[in-house]
Order: sequence, then C-alpha cells, then structure tokens
Amino acid sequence: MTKQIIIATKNKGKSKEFKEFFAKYGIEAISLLELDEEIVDVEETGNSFRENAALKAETIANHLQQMVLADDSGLEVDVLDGKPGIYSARYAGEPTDDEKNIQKLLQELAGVPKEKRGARFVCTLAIAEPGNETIFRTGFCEGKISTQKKGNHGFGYDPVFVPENYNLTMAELPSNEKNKISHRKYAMDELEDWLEQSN
Ligand SMILES: O=c1[nH]c(=O)c2ncn([C@@H]3O[C@H](COP(=O)(O)OP(=O)(O)OP(=O)(O)O)[C@@H](O)[C@H]3O)c2[nH]1
Ligand SMILES: [Mg+2]
Repeated sequence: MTKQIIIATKNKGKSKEFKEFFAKYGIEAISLLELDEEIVDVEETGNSFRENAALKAETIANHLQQMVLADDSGLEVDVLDGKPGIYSARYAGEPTDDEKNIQKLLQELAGVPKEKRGARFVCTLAIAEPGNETIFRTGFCEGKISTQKKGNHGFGYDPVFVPENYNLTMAELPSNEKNKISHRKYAMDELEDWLEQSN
C-alpha cells in the first residue's frame, strides 16, 4: 500500500503542488476536498503564518486522529508594510476570490515604480499528530509585483508575481518550474530531514 499524508487544505492549487512534492517520496498527498467526510473550515484566528498553520494542522489532526500537514501562506508586499500577509486569501473580502485580490493589489500599487514593488511569498508548514509536538518549517520566494496579469498556471497572486531573476510571472512558469523555486518548495526542502527519518 502506498503511504499517504492528509493535507489540511481546501485550496486546489496547494493540493496539486503537494501531490507533486510528495510523489517524489512515494507518498500520496490527500486534501480535505478528497475525503468522504465533509470537514468544517478551521477559522484562521492566529496572528502569524505559524499560528494559523498550527491551528489548521492540530484541529484536523485531532479530529481525524492522525498525522496531518497544514500550509499557511501568503504574500508580503514591501511598500504595503508586509500586507496582505496572513490575510492574503481574504484580502478583498469573503468569500475569497483570487481575481478580486489581484485587482485590489494592482490598485494599491498603482503608480508605484518597479524598484519599489518588491514582495515575497511566505509558506509555513505545520505537521501535527495527536500526542506529539507540532513541527514547523518555513520557506520564502522573493520577487516583485508586476503591473499587469500574465499567465494562467498556478493560483492566487501568481499572475502578478515575478520571481527574482525571472522576467516571467509565476503563472507563466509551468508547474514543474514553479515547484523548483517557490516558497512551498523551500519549506518542503526544510522538511527533508523529517521525511527521511519518518520514511
Ligand atoms: O500566487 C500565489 N501563489 C502561491 O503559491 C501562493 N501561496 C499562497 N498564496 C496566497 O495566500 C493565500 C493563502 O492563504 P491560506 O494559507 O489561508 O490558504 P487558503 O485559505 O487558500 O487555503 P487553506 O489551506 O487555508 O484551506 C492564498 O489563497 C493565496 O492568495 C499564494 N498565491
Ligand atoms: Mg485559509
């Protein structure tokens, strides 16, 4: 039987990326959207990526009584003092809408010159298991916010995020390229020791 890990997410874009990462270790990543049982949303009431990742991982691990990985991630824009940050998914309000979030961000940055459009994606992973201490890993991806949407791969703010040393947006990169340089990939790299020891 293949090994499996539950990913405490309802985000299809994240789920697809985790399936690709874990497949390399012979592990099948399963999101909450694929479970037979409907899982209620965990309220993200924390004040940091770490607190929200812990909330999602620990709540779902306790509910399912098994090991669970959660991802809390977002975009920090320099000229906005790190916003939208932990509010990235709900930047333009709820229900969450990637297109509205992008339009709001482009409006906030209207007239801001290229050299001041620096930003980074942040991803904190939490792995929780009933009875064990939760572990955390974080990864970053530096870049800039473009002035126009381009590309249709990925999700979220990918169409307006240009990674450092690239002239293309994240959404113009095929998924295997994004998955070599993304915040999520660097957070997964930090998990390598844990993956080796638990394999
Ligand atoms: O362009 C992007 N490329 C990425 O790789 C990426 N990673 C995160 N984000 C943004 O940050 C929010 C996370 O918020 P978040 O961690 O609460 O996740 P979510 O609410 O979408 O799903 P869940 O995992 O909580 O169920 C997302 O919705 C996106 O707006 C990204 N945008
Ligand atoms: Mg969320």
